[in-house]
Amino acid sequence: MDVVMTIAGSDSGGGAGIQADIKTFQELKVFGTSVITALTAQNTLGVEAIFPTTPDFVSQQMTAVFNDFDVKALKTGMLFSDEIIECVADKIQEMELQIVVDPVMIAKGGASLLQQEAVYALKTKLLPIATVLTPNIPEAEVITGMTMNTQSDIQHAAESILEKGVQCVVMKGGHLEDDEFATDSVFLSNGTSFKMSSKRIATKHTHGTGCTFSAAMTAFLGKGLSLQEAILEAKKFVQLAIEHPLNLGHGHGPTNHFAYQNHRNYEVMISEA
Ligand SMILES: Nc1ncnc2c1ncn2[C@@H]1O[C@H](COP(=O)(O)OP(=O)(O)O)[C@@H](O)[C@H]1O
Ligand SMILES: Cc1ncc(COP(=O)(O)O)c(N)n1
Repeated sequence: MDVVMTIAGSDSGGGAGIQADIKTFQELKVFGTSVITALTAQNTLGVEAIFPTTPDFVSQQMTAVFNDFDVKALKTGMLFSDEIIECVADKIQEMELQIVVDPVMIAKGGASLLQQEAVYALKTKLLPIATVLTPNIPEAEVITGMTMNTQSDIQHAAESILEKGVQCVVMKGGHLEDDEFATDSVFLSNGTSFKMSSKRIATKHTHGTGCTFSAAMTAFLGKGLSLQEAILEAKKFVQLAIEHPLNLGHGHGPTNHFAYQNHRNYEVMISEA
């Protein structure tokens, strides 16, 4: 059984963060381990409170898992502070691991999940060791300091991120104004690039889409899929999870992690970036 790890925040509402990651790992039949950076009191309506753990305790959780398991791939989600980012980066930089960095900054309801001063540590410590970075457009704008309106803006921002040492950038298009498709643009450091599109679902149930997408990518990398296969299969996983909603909660409800096993067939469209 392949072992993977998530380093992220807990979502008491169960739709995002550690909970979304572990549910995704379970559905994809990898063994999930977890390192919790912060607890959130959260539901589908928003984040009510944040209780961060300490960098030392994050480090202790990582040591406990790494001393006992052969972790193949890991993802990071909500990292909250520069001290936590530095401690995570120090610990994993020498390891042979596939690292998916989801640069979580702001929850859908507007709460900040990353302190502003932590962006520098994210860029200088974590990006250089990341296999894949999965920013949404607002996150990519914060990381690059660029404004992104057109596909050419997306390409320039991706190039500037690749220069920081990441092997692959997946620019998520969930926030783009396109009624027909949800299109993500993928850029690899070897010069390959492509767009992957799926039918945009008109729904308010998108809590945890980014977490679920990066967790699925981590699971597929842990199972040994190539980077491109893992990215495409993760897109399929999140599409099915959005397309078959559970209709839970009174706000932005969670996605459906069971959908991939129940409705496996979804053809992601690929085109030139
Ligand atoms: N309404 C939607 N219909 C289909 N796919 C979507 C929709 N919203 C987001 N996605 C997809 O979900 C994944 C997560 O993207 P996004 O929601 O932008 O991330 P985040 O949660 O970090 O803001 C991406 O693959 C994106 O294209
Ligand atoms: C603990 C935690 N981590 C991440 C998110 C972001 O969720 P989303 O994937 O919807 O951007 C969240 N709301 N809570």
